[in-house]
Amino acid sequence: MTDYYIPEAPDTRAWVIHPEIKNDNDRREPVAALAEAVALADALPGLDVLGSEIVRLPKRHPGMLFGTGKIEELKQRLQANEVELVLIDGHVGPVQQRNLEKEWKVKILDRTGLILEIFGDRAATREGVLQVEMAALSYQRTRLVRAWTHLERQRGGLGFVGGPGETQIEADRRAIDEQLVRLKRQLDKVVKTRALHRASRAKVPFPIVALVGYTNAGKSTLFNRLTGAEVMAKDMLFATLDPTMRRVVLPTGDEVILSDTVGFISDLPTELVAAFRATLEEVLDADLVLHVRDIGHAQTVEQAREVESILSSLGLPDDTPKIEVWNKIDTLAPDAHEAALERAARTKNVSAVSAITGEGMDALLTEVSEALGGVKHVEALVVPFAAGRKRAWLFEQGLVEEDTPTEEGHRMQVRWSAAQKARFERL
Ligand SMILES: Nc1nc2c(ncn2[C@@H]2O[C@H](COP(=O)(O)OP(=O)(O)OP(=O)(O)O)[C@@H](O)[C@H]2O)c(=O)[nH]1
Repeated sequence: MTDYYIPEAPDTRAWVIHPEIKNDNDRREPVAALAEAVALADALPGLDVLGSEIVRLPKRHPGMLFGTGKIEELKQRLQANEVELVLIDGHVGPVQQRNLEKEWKVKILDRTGLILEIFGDRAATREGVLQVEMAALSYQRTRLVRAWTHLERQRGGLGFVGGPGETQIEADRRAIDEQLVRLKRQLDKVVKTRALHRASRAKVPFPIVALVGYTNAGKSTLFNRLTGAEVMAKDMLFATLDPTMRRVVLPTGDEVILSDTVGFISDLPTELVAAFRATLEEVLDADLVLHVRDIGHAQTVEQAREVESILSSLGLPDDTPKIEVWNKIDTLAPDAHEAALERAARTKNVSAVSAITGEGMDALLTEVSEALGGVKHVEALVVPFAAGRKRAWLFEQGLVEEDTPTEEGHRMQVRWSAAQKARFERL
């Protein structure tokens, strides 16, 4: 009963439009925004993007978003290309959507609808799926409410109640509300179980390193290179909605858990913020955050700012150590490539790499080891009775969490940094 479009048959003929509206609050640079929208559409299975364009508008026209002349011009182009689906990279009101669909004889998907499709396609965990379903239903509900207003207006604005159309819409709304309550209940349960999982994971004896970054920055590619994972990154945005975790051994021999996360995107529609945040909760537990940047992207600075601001609004503790990973240095011109390497080498907590060629990986891993030097992790040991001095040292340092005498010695749980562990081993 979704009212947004789900591509079923492969190769739906699609067209992408980025409306650039004067004095609109969309602050995105139009050329980059269009490119991102096309990449998002390409990430959906079964869509064939035939063309894309920026359409400049002096203002939003209430009925059809675009003015009459533009509507006609676009209609010609869409028909000539036998377009079935038009993605409008911006907000399209429910009435505008209906009118445009009728006029152009196509399906319309706006930006929120598009991102919902992608979230839905990528959600892997139970929580992710529930969050996306809730966001989709809430989105659909506003469409119904406004569609109702629209019907009322069509009837002449007489405040006429009880028509058959209205009854249906009221019933749909009630069904959606009930479904939302059910989903919310399930979600609460999932979140509770997850909190338990997290508590038990706190005992995982390795520090957690989270990869974050703007969509398409190369997080999954880097994750795969670092973990040697078989699954190669798809050339897709949002390849990961839910964090994936894997163990990595650093050159120092220390082990960490590397966690991949969903890509960030600017101007996320408000309905989707909760779904997006749920997928990022893992980052808050991280011992170290790797901020992956596409350093060759024209908007790399703006993207980094966006990521930083989302991280702080999520409540990432200020003292969580962070490393900026300047990825895709292979895409830079030779001069810029050299300059990036040199600047990264001079700057603390910055690494320049290429996840594709593997350049800079060793330096990055060394940075990670150094950054984690001060981070504590939990470990279980058995200290033989004969090693009383070692046990005393652990107590002196205040590292002991549990100490149980057993037949083979003292079974101890300690929380320590890599440096403290190294000192212990030298005793
Ligand atoms: N040239 C070059 N391309 C890269 C590099 N790293 C990643 N890519 C490409 O960039 C695209 C996106 O990479 P992903 O690893 O899927 O990006 P991501 O950040 O995980 O993307 P989301 O899942 O959307 O957040 C893919 O086409 C990769 O092949 C790199 O170092 N150099």
